[in-house]
Amino acid sequence: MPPKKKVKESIQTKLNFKPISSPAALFTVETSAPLRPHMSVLSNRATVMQSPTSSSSIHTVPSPLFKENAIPVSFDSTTDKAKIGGNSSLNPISIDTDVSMIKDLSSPMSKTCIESPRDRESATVSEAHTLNRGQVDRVATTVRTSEPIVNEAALQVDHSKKRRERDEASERGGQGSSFKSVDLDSDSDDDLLAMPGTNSAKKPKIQAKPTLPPSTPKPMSLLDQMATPKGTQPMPRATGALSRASSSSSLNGRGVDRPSLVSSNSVISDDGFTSAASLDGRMQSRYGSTEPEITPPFHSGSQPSRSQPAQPYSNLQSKVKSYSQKRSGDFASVSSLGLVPPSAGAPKRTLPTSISRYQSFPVQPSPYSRGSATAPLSLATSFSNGQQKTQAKSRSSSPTSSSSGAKVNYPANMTRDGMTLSEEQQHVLEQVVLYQRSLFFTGSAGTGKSVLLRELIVQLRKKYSKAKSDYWESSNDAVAVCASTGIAACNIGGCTLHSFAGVGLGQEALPVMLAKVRKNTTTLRRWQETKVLIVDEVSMIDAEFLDKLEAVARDVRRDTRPWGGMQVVLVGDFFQLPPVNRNGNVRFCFEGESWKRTITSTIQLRQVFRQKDQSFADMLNEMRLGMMTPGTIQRFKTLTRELVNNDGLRPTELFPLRNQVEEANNRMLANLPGKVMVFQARDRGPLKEKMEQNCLAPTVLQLKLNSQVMLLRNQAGGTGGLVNGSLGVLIGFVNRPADNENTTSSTGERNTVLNTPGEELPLVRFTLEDGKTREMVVGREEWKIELPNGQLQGARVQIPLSLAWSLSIHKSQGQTLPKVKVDLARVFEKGQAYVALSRATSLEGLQVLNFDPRKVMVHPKVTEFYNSLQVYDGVGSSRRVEGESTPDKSAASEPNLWRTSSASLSTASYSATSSTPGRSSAQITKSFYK
Ligand SMILES: Nc1ncnc2c1ncn2[C@@H]1O[C@H](COP(=O)(O)OP(=O)(O)OP(=O)(O)O)[C@@H](O)[C@H]1O
Repeated sequence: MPPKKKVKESIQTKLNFKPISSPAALFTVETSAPLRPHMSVLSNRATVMQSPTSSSSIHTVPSPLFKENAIPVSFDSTTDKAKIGGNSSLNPISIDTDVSMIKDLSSPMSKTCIESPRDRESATVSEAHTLNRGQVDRVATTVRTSEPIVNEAALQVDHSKKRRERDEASERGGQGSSFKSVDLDSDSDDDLLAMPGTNSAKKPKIQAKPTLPPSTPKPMSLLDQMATPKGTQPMPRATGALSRASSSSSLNGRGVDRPSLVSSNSVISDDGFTSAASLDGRMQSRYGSTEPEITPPFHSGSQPSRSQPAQPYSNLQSKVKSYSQKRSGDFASVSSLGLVPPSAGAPKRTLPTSISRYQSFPVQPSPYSRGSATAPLSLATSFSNGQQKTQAKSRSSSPTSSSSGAKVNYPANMTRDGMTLSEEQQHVLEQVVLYQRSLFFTGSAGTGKSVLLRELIVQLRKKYSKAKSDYWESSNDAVAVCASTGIAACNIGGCTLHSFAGVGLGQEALPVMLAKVRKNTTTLRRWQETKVLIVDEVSMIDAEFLDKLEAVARDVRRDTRPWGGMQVVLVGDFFQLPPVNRNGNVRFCFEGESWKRTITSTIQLRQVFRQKDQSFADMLNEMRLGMMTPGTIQRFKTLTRELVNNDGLRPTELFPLRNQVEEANNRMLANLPGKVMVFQARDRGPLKEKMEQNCLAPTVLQLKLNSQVMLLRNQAGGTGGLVNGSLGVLIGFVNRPADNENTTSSTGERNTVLNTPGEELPLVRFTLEDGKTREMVVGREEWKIELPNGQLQGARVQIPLSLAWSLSIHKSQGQTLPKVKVDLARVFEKGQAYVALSRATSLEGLQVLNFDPRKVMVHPKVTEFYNSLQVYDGVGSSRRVEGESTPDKSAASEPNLWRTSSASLSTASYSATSSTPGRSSAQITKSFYK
């Protein structure tokens, strides 16, 4: 900790907490220095972020992490006063410890420590830290209460006593000891609910799970990590017990104020995009699973000896020791912490009450680690100039022996698009497919959620399939692939969540909905046979609908477990587009009860693939969080210039409204000379009339020579770098036989029988990422919306091209575009500006008009939700960021941070790092493969 004196000098401010009588505003905070627009106040309990450029924009974000203690904070820039409190649901509380923080984000202050005297009336800046990564400098502050406001008896824990016991146990037994004697439930409560900044929080903790070695990475808040992607590192895989413990039901219902229920269903957005609810089964989810959870407390990650016998849990202590020894240098032994999933006969989806429960679990080999469960991935990985080179061994030809001697055929980590999944992507795959964990995986735009999801679908279908060869194309009763919207469902060949549920718009009361489901035997069977339910673009689903579906699941499956025992995998980014709601009262699905009961882990993908320029990725990250620095704002404002047109391609202009898109495209087409070729989509299925709304491919594709077009489908195997979003110019029409396989897909899977005999097909010269061009005859392909059993709802056969002069922002979600033009003056929705700008792959390919930070809107609830995710270290012990004077460099040098919320959401977040694939991969490798 820096000397106090120095700190005071650098801060030059003092925060005075004055208890006030009104229960609605518990404290006022006065600062001795005037608040300026760039000042930001963060706390793990209460977060206030004031937009750097808008003095009127004030966000009050009570953290759900400690809902019982959450202290909303708001600032009044006109009076330079901050008000703490305001949540009438909170009982009066007092502040007796810790800090507040304040920082001018525009100043280059790099590190400051704040420490507060334990004084109820005043808190003086004395200790805090600034995580100086990316371009965001912040000081974290904690306002702590002496009397936790707890609604549940389960939370009435004497934390200090437990900490004392734990510390004593630690001292007696050393690292990793006392696993048998520690009660995980209570301990996890303690760990996860411990007030940041309390004495114990500043000490190394002894965890119910493997104990943190002294050199354990310093945790930091999720918000910090999200805002500062540089330098963070992937961590060893270790969700397991602790995260599950944190998800304990005892953590539910902590007296959080909930907004009134709002039905957000049944809406079609302004651009005609079908919203989640408007889809008569139009909400679509991607995939889901049902099986009870079999969760290893940890997953191993390092390179183990293949001949090594299975590691019983009792060996954990030595593993922890080994881990701890290596921790300062590398993470070679992280994987050796091979805690193991419970056997199949273990209680399903129940929170372990004691760590000892796992002691007898046999070690299970991980198919994704290609080794024993105590082994990490056996990929031979090398790095050159920051680029990862992974030589995957042929899994099919040389199955690896597991530690138990069993032959394991490891599935390829190569996706059907020809990509190699990153470490964090593989981790999610493993958690879902192998350990059947119900989880939510998220990540900023371009972190590969869709790529991962597609692979998940393949692997889950393979797992539950009886005799299918093409697991992407095949359907599977056990795996329900759904999405919130038709267009998202169409992208993944699934159906809307509404369709899956068979509840129409889903606006009825639960009993009516239930009756509807029971009446239809097909629907009923679908509910009963689904093992995994996957829901893509979950950010667009509202809480009420998800809660009702969860209740339906329990009822029709006659199983009282969450979702009636189904495994549920939710995918999305809540910083992107929210549920469509006319009256503005959005209730995100993470606010619902079913979420809290179901989602035991949240994994945040952090490796950004779309943008290779780290500084651009950082700018977008700040934008995503609504915390842009003046430098970032200035940089965005400079992007008004016309893009360089050295390849004959204009940028794709993104509009919020559909009619703007049509108008722009038609105008450009009309300006071209020559004959128009018309390609009419061929639709079929009972919901074929919905395909227009739900399919990216246009109903009528009109093309002229020199039209600028965009490819709407990845080419199988990553053929020639042609992917969804590739831009090209139409250079001719070619007459090809209907059965020509070489039209679009290199595998010929989709296009062999789709082309009309004699039909002239467009010949397009695409510009690849490296600037080279590639010509291709683009044949028809098929998009389908179908139920898990393969029952077709709607299908469209069309040329996978669209005019690329303009695109709606809604339809652009999920796209990667090399050249983008956005006029922010037209943006109206939260997350819209971020979605639009994050389509671009580079700053060189991005033109932004009318950039205004006020258009970068982030819903405070979303910030609150993500802020609730807490750092979790790689060994399974959780430590708070707050209250610890984490040196800036520590996080960068400490890979492998796990985050979990200590609140009811019980989330664990996998933190990889950086947006540069090569760098991130290297860090991962250091951590896992040494
Ligand atoms: N493991 C990987 N290796 C290489 N490239 C990848 C990998 N995963 C994803 N990508 C690439 O990164 C880009 C973004 O991927 P993807 O669309 O899956 O991200 P996303 O998280 O779904 O983004 P969004 O939230 O914007 O929809 C794509 O061009 C994709 O091909």
